[in-house]
Amino acid sequence: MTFAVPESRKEPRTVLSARGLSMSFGAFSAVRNVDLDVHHARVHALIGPNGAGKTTVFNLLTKFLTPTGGTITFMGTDITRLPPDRVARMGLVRSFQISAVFPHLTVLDNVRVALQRPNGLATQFWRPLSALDSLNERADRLIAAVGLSEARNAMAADLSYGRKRVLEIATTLALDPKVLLLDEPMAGMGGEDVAVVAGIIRNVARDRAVLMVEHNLKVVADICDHVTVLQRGEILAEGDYRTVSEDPRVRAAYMGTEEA
Ligand SMILES: Nc1ncnc2c1ncn2[C@@H]1O[C@H](COP(=O)(O)OP(=O)(O)OP(=O)(O)O)[C@@H](O)[C@H]1O
Repeated sequence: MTFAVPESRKEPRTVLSARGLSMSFGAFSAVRNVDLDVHHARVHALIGPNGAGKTTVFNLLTKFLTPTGGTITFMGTDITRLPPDRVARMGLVRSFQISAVFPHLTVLDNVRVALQRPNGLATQFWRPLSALDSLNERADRLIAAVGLSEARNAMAADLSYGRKRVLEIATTLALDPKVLLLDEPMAGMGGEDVAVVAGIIRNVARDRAVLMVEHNLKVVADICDHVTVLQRGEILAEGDYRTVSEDPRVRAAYMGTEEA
């Protein structure tokens, strides 16, 4: 007789990898020889002092930039030369890519509009919203998953900044991404919202991978399973938060910066 191995005890499954990733802007080498593995059901943080190359790596992985060297593989397919919309349809999604929040629609309608996109109905905006009623159940499940049920019928414009970001995440999740990439999801948020969004990200990562660029090291410590530290375009250290935060090279890199 065989038994299923619980997800938590399985070897982590790699969904997104970069090998020798490099990016030069003219003569300036912004990213050099970066190897990265992002795993299913894990939250992976990309950190480093200002100018370390985090945004460039993020833009390379989401295909907003084409690398000048190296390869990127997603779910076993080489995506190095594929355009961003193509990889988004494959399930590699960055949050703002699909997640324009319409301020004058309710939370429910924003999520319903997002849910119809994968069905190829995105251009049919003239359809009455009542035509989307069949999506209510899925929309309500997504809204509940991000803790917005109470605000279901509120206008997006009336939500707090933090809740708007949460709605943005919900509309992104409508695509059911396999990897969700978040660029500084906590930027501009107050402490209470940070805690809420951190909990949602952790929850979201139960059945998908999350890669986030994040400056808030407390959040990184609290919710990230794996941390890659960049400095001057290269990987300086990686491992769990404790390992990297105790690394003297990482401490030295952060000395004198706002994150220290
Ligand atoms: N389009 C570009 N042309 C030239 N140089 C660039 C370009 N984009 C980024 N750089 C340079 O590449 C380096 C890495 O920038 P990047 O924005 O990736 O760093 P970062 O770690 O995201 O920084 P921050 O935390 O300040 O956002 C910087 O020196 C930056 O000036």
